[in-house]
Amino acid sequence: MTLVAGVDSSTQSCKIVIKDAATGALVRQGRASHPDGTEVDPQFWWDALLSAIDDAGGLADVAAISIGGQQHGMVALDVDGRVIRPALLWNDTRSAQAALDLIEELGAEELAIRTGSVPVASFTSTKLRWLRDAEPENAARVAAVALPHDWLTWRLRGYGPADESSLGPVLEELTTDRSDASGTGYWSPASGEYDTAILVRALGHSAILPRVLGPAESAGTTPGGLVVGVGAGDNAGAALGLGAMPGDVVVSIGTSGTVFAVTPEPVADVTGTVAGFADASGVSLPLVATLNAARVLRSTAELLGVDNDEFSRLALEAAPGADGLVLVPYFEGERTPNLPNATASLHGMTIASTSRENLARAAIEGMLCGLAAGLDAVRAVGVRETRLLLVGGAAQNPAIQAIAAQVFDAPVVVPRPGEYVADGAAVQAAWALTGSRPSWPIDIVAEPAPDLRPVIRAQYARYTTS
Ligand SMILES: Nc1ncnc2c1ncn2[C@@H]1O[C@H](COP(=O)(O)OP(=O)(O)O)[C@@H](O)[C@H]1O
Ligand SMILES: O=C(CO)[C@@H](O)[C@H](O)COP(=O)(O)O
Repeated sequence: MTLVAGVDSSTQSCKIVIKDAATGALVRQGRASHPDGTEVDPQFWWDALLSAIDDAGGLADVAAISIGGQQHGMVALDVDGRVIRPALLWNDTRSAQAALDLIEELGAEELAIRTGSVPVASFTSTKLRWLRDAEPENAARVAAVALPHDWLTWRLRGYGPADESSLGPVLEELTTDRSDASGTGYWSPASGEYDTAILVRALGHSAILPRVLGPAESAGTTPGGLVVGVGAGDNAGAALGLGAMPGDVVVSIGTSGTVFAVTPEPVADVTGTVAGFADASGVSLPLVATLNAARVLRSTAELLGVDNDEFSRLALEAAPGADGLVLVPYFEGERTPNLPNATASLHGMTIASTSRENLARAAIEGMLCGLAAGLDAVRAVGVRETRLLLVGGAAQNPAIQAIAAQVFDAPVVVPRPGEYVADGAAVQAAWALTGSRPSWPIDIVAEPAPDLRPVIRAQYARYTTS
């Protein structure tokens, strides 16, 4: 049996799946945690990757590996291949003003045309502008800029600072793929080229950028000879792992909440609501992301002093609409709508509505209403769905499945709980190894009956602008 490995280096953890390249059957898996926070020293990701590989029983019998990862994170490298400062992650909002500055200087429409997206604080370009403004000495030292999956792929291939790696700091050997390049804010999904004028405007000078490889390409090999796939941004990885087809809209509830689809044509939404990303198969991935998803549920469950199962049970005890209790869940600011400095708020509190059951339900309803607005936005750029695939760590929660069927006006299906980003990376590993894209089956384990309750979105809309 030929084995391939796929990695998801996500916000909260690193996960690895080892699969049979012929059938996609899961053979073994491993994981390791990442530290909390919105800036992280990339060394933690490397250490977590090594621990996850160890946890999965090692790679001695594996022929190829590929790495999916959280998008956008700014890994700034100096000329010696050293990380200059902790990476700013996609959910770090300190570059909100830098995003506004870039939009004012270049124009929202111009940026949408040139890069497929109007940047918000998540995008790498805005983080580089923040670095130039807030830490000019660090900005001046930047010789190369990579994303989390680019940097891990480079390290895996044996590159890095001279004293930590076998092949040394060869910055020209950095690679990326179309999906992650499209989240930088200085790459065009339409032309397939970097827009170095935007990079220079953001950072203040040019820098080496990872070579953008096509979906079937290999980034090279590890020093031990494993084929290394091109890798992907995590959402594009999940689309590949799910084998998403036209008609499928994926709703992912992890640290981020995302709504996305694979489409044949690139998208350029000048309103900035939909990011016009590239996918990992050679076409496009229009996507809406929110900052407040699974962690909203965790915070609320902790406040209630319950675990995920009890939280789910409580939420299902309450009636749709939670007797008027509405949680607007902007705990970490928000990206869509673009409110980086917002905080969460609870509305509609009365003696009757203020119960543990209603609070649990209001947290789920509020989080899902943000994603329902995301579905409206991807429809507005032409996406047509026949079903919604609910994935991510929180998708296995029974209350979320049931309430999703009450919030979304489209059929919801739940694939078997799994690591779909890592699965997509394993698809890439097999693709790079064999030269053809494998087609592995996925199982649907739940199809909650459509049960639309318009009251949920109607009362949420009273307290929000979108
Ligand atoms: N049954 C559940 N109910 C609610 N949330 C859950 C459940 N299981 C896992 N989660 C949450 O899912 C998140 C992890 O999901 P994942 O998709 O792996 O996130 P990420 O890719 O952002 O690291 C955690 O915040 C965890 O608390
Ligand atoms: O910023 C985005 C997409 O644009 C996020 O989807 C990140 O890619 C993080 O993903 P998770 O770690 O939450 O899955």
